Amino acid sequence: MSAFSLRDINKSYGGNSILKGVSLEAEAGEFIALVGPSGCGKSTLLRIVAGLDHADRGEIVIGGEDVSARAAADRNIAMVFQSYALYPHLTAGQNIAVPLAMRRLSTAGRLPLIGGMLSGQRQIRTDIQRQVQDMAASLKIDHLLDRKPGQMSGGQRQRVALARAMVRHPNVFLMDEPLSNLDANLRVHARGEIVELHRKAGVPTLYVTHDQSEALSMADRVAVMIGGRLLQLDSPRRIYDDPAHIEVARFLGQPRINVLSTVVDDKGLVQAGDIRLATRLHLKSGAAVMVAFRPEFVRLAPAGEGSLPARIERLEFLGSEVVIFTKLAAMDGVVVAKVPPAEAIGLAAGQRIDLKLDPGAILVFDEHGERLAAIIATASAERSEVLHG
Ligand SMILES: Nc1ncnc2c1ncn2[C@@H]1O[C@H](COP(=O)(O)OP(=O)(O)OP(=O)(O)O)[C@@H](O)[C@H]1O
Repeated sequence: MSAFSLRDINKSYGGNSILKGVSLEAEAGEFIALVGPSGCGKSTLLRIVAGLDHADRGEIVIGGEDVSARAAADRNIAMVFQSYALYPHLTAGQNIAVPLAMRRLSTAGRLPLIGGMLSGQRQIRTDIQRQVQDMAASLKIDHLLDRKPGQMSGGQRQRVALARAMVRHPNVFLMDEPLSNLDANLRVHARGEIVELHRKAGVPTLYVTHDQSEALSMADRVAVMIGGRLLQLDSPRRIYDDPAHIEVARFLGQPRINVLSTVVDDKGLVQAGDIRLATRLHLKSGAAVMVAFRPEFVRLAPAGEGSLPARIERLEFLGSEVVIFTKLAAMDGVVVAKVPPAEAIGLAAGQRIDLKLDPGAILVFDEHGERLAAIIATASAERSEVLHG
């Protein structure tokens, strides 16, 4: 049984369809990163799972129970927001204690003076204090328990928000860009911390992020959502190496994957430079297809020694690598290469070069963007002047 599943979630706002049949199953203890361009519906989906909004159609099943009709408070889901959403007038310790107090103390027991005088409630308060202390110690924020959010840094506030979410041992964790307010160094550090906490707690997590390196580095599986549809849910490696759709390929990878439009030749093969690929599906001669290859699989050769003649437009030095923007000679296409700095020595804008593609790294997509399984038919050394435009 999956830890939680979303089945055919649909949502429209004012006649605009935002979520178009989103389904996914999370295994016990799994960390799923949900990525996609701005406005694709990530936060809407998270809010629906949390019970802060309702789907027009579809089911949310947690631990085998359909919770779609339950109120947010009855789903035992914890959510960490980008803004942390801490109560500004409460200390860190009081913030962390809120979900426990709401669950365990009576209304009278929550009152600061009266609560302390009610004997049964006194014991519960002591228990809560201990749980808060333990959680704060495991997140290394015990020295901050008496501070209010305004007296803490962004990173410290983020940890308090995490502690507050984790202290109640939820069935599911939802995180909506919890690291986006931190600076670059702290983000990388906090990534490791969240993964470690997740591993210890073992609570299935749905984590929304804009940051693809965060998604690829943290998640067991990555869900790529484009335009309200979940296009692929797969391991980070498969999402990157084996994208099921051109939009998935385009969304992940920096610089973006190279995409060239071409047509199937008269032998039914797809040509990319001097490489010809046969697709499993029989394609008609003249059918429009796209070939795509990541910048790290493009190498540069002196003019006359590669398969795709091009001209260097611009170079970007990024320290550990150099990104080279080239324009193909035979057609109106831009190809980007990413090479180690040593291979870019002596290169300059305006220079004519040839590109060599790694045959094993070429992906083929049909005109609708669906991936076509393809194998290499020929990879000759002959120079190709034409890549069909
Ligand atoms: N309450 C609402 N009423 C009307 N439209 C809404 C509402 N909430 C969200 N939308 C619209 O739904 C779409 C998806 O929004 P959502 O916030 O889910 O996107 P997102 O993928 O989380 O974007 P971002 O990455 O920018 O946060 C957007 O076009 C947004 O304007």
